[in-house]
Order: sequence, then C-alpha cells, then structure tokens
Amino acid sequence: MPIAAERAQNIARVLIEALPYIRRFTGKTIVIKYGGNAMTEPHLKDGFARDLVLMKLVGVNPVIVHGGGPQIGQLLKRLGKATEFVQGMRVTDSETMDVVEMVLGGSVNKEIVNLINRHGGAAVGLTGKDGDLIRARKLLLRRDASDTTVLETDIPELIDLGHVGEVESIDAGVVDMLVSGNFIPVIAPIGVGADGFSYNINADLVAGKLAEVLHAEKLVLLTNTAGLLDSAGELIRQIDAAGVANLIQTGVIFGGMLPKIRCALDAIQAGVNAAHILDGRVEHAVLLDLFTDEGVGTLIRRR
Ligand SMILES: Nc1ncnc2c1ncn2[C@@H]1O[C@H](COP(=O)(O)OP(=O)(O)O)[C@@H](O)[C@H]1O
Ligand SMILES: CC(=O)N[C@@H](CCC(=O)OP(=O)(O)O)C(=O)O
Repeated sequence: MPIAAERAQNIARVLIEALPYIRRFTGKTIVIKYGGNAMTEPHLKDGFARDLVLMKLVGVNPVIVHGGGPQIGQLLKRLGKATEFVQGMRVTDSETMDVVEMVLGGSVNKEIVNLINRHGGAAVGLTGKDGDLIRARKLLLRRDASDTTVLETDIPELIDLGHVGEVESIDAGVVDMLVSGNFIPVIAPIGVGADGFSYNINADLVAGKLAEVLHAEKLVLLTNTAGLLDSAGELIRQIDAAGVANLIQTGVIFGGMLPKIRCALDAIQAGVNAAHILDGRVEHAVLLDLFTDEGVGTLIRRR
C-alpha cells in the first residue's frame, strides 16, 4: 500500500477506536489535576492544551485544577526564603502564603489559561476565592515518628503547618456556570477560611474533592512519574485501597505521592467512577488515557 494510503488507514483506525470512548464520555465531567512537575517542556504544555480543546469539541467537559509546587519553590529561592515539606505539604507562614497566592493565582494560572486560549479553547482562571468556590479550614496533620517539624500546636500529636488548609466545602456554582457556558475552568488551589484568611491547599486534595462535588466521571492526576511505582520501580497498572495501604506502610509511597493517592482513593470511595495517575511527560497522555485502548499510568480501583 502506498505510504499516503497507509497513513490514511491508520488515522481512520485511530478515529474509529476513539468512537466508543467519545460516546461514553460525551456530556461527562473529567477533573484533571495538572501538577507543577508535569508543566515542564513547551511542547508538552502545548500538547496538553490541545488535548483539552479537542475534548471540549467532542462534548467532554474538562475542569482543570493546577499545582505549581516547583514554581513556588523557584520564587521563594529567588527571594532567599527557605521552604520545608512535611508529609508532602509545604509549611506555609504568612510571607510564604503571599508568594503561593502570587504564583498559583497569578503566573501559573494565567499561563495555563493563555495556553488553552491560544489553541482555540475558551478558558477562565479562578482561585478558590472566586465565587466563594473553596471554603478551607486549617489542616492539622497527625504526627508520625519520622516528623521533626519545628512548628507545633498545643496538642503534641498534631503538627501545625501555618496557612495550610484542607477543603471544608466547595460551592461549585461558578464552575457549573462556566462549564454550561462552554468555558474550561482552570482552578488554583487556594481556599478562604471563615476567618477570611487565604489557605494553601495541596492541589491533589482540591482536585479530589472537586471531582466528588461535580460527580465527575473520572479524576485524572498528571504527574512526573510513569504512575504509581512499586518497590522495584516498576509501574503498577491497577491497585485498590488495600494495596495502597500496604505500600504506604512499607514506605514505597512517600512525599508528594501520599496526598495524591489518598485523594484518589477518597474520590472513588465517594462515587467518582475512576481515578488515574498519569505521566505528564508523555505527549498527549490525557487523550491516550481517555480515547484509546492503550493503558497509560495507574488505575486506582475501589476494590
Ligand atoms: N510509589 C511511588 N511511585 C511514584 N512516585 C512516588 C512514589 N512515592 C513517592 N513518589 C514521589 O512522588 C512524586 C510525585 O508527587 P509530586 O512531586 O507532589 O508531584 P506533582 O507536582 O505532580 O503533584 C514523584 O516524583 C516521586 O518522587
Ligand atoms: C500545602 C501545599 O503543599 N500546597 C502546594 C500547592 C501547590 C501544589 O500542590 O503543587 P503541585 O501539585 O505541583 O505539587 C505547595 O505549596 O506546593
């Protein structure tokens, strides 16, 4: 077969393969967490934006929650301010909170919005303050034996991380309005407390809760590993809650993967159909995951 004809056949095959998936996901909401570590090379960012525009065109409703941990770290470094993580959470004093708000609500959010719009989409950027989207409360972590954190509460077994929050409630009215107006919402993980203070929330936690509240079909977590890896560094294709508990206990899951996996489990236990951890370094990872038979990354199952 001539090369041009063979190419045309391949394109037709790919489109036909996508058809049942398009049918399945049309009209459904997919919450995608775009991790700061996945936002690296320009061609990957362009590919991600194109994937979203295509999804929207075939009737799927992507809602983006982004991170920006490395980008916050870079600005803090330029300002000469040290930063520390405990159980995957950044200890956030009020100066750090100002930087977090500038980077997440400002530069990172607007870069993603601009990227999507340049590829023909219509994105609108928000933080959890807009439309009172994310109500936060202070997060107090339970101390484990390995913690040597300086900041402490009056209760010795709890660790106070400053302006770090968890989601208290989500009022998705503004997101629903944007989705029904055919916009792609791009959300920075900053919440507001009853005290009016801003809270820095791990983006995975926001994505998980938002997927629950929006009754999303799927939660996709894009990061900088092939997915969840086992003790030998091999990709785990599927795992359930018991498997995850075992990997946490044996220290195979640590650091930034801890909040990610916990929120994936919470989301599926709350009724989201599937949670996937995907490799954001793979071009078009989201499209491959959604519209092809190829399995990329790790699927977190209910049982
Ligand atoms: N079992 C594991 N499998 C894969 N990555 C893991 C695992 N345990 C810990 N990690 C770490 O978690 C990181 C992903 O979390 P994080 O750095 O917070 O990414 P993101 O910015 O995408 O949220 C990986 O780069 C890896 O260093
Ligand atoms: C409390 C906490 O740790 N908040 C995160 C918020 C950004 C984030 O989650 O970014 P990634 O998804 O890129 O890691 C932080 O300050 O880094």
